[in-house]
Amino acid sequence: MKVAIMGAAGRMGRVLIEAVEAAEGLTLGAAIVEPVSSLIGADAGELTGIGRTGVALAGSLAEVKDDFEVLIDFTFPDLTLENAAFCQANGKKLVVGTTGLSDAEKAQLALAAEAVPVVFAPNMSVGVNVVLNLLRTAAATLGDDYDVEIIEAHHRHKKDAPSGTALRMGEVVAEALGRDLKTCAVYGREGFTGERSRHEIGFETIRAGDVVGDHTVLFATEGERIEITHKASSRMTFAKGAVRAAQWLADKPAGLYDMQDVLGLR
Ligand SMILES: NC(=O)C1=CN([C@@H]2O[C@H](COP(=O)(O)OP(=O)(O)OC[C@H]3O[C@@H](n4cnc5c(N)ncnc54)[C@H](OP(=O)(O)O)[C@@H]3O)[C@@H](O)[C@H]2O)C=CC1
Ligand SMILES: O=C(O)C1=N[C@H](C(=O)O)C[C@H](O)C1
Repeated sequence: MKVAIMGAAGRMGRVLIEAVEAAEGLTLGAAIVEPVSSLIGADAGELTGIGRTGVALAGSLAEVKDDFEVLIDFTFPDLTLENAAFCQANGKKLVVGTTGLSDAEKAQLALAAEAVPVVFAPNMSVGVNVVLNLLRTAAATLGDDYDVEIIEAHHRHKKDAPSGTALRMGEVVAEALGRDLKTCAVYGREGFTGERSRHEIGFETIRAGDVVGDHTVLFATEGERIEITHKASSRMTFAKGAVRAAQWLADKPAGLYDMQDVLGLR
């Protein structure tokens, strides 16, 4: 299958090019950068330091329309939705790693997935997806007696907070406890907040340096604490997951899937 990488010059875009080039059954068909980028025309492989691929960086999806079957998009919400509409109109499969989408934006993506198969997940690493299952089990077993706090740390360039992964962890825990994250989430604390309520799920965000992505879910009660932590030390872990999702999509019908589907963890 021929793959296009959107946002090819980005932190994830560069690693995705490398991962696709190394993947079995996938070929890099196109790589797209900003329409105003001075990189347009340069070789995608040379951008990432893996040597020539023969794929020149393009300035739009329209100009590479016939060069790919699946698009991998790790960019930002507005652009991802534009690209989803393009995929819907042109019968292209889609892997979306972009985070920070509002509920309305997620609904728009789901609409595109009625026409083409889409994998959408805030974290494509195998490790985080295994952790989601551990969290489900932990929360269901520990129940309401344990306070839940979710702490995440990322690099200084990250634009959305809390991370998509932290929010997904919150949703999984809330669901296992029979709560609605929308009504029980508390984002950061400051001032005279009063005592913690039994039902809240707290989120703390750290942005610093070059942290690739750390997530900890803390379950605490009187007498003990459990911390379930995942630490990513290379973006290649996310890129490999995205490549696996693209391979998995090869024979899938239209629909909205996530990494739990791809990894058979559901
Ligand atoms: N699901 C997962 O496993 C993971 C998800 N992510 C998510 O992926 C997203 C991207 O992260 P990251 O790679 O760090 O971000 P970057 O900002 O490094 O990458 C985005 C890239 O898109 C480029 N871009 C902007 N406009 C266009 C356009 N019109 N056409 C093509 N490219 C364009 C940007 O260019 P410029 O810089 O010039 O604006 C930039 O190079 C985030 O939402 C992040 O949370 C990240 C890691 C893992
Ligand atoms: O922006 C990042 O870098 C990451 N974003 C994702 C998120 O928001 O959860 C996944 C990963 O932690 C890296």
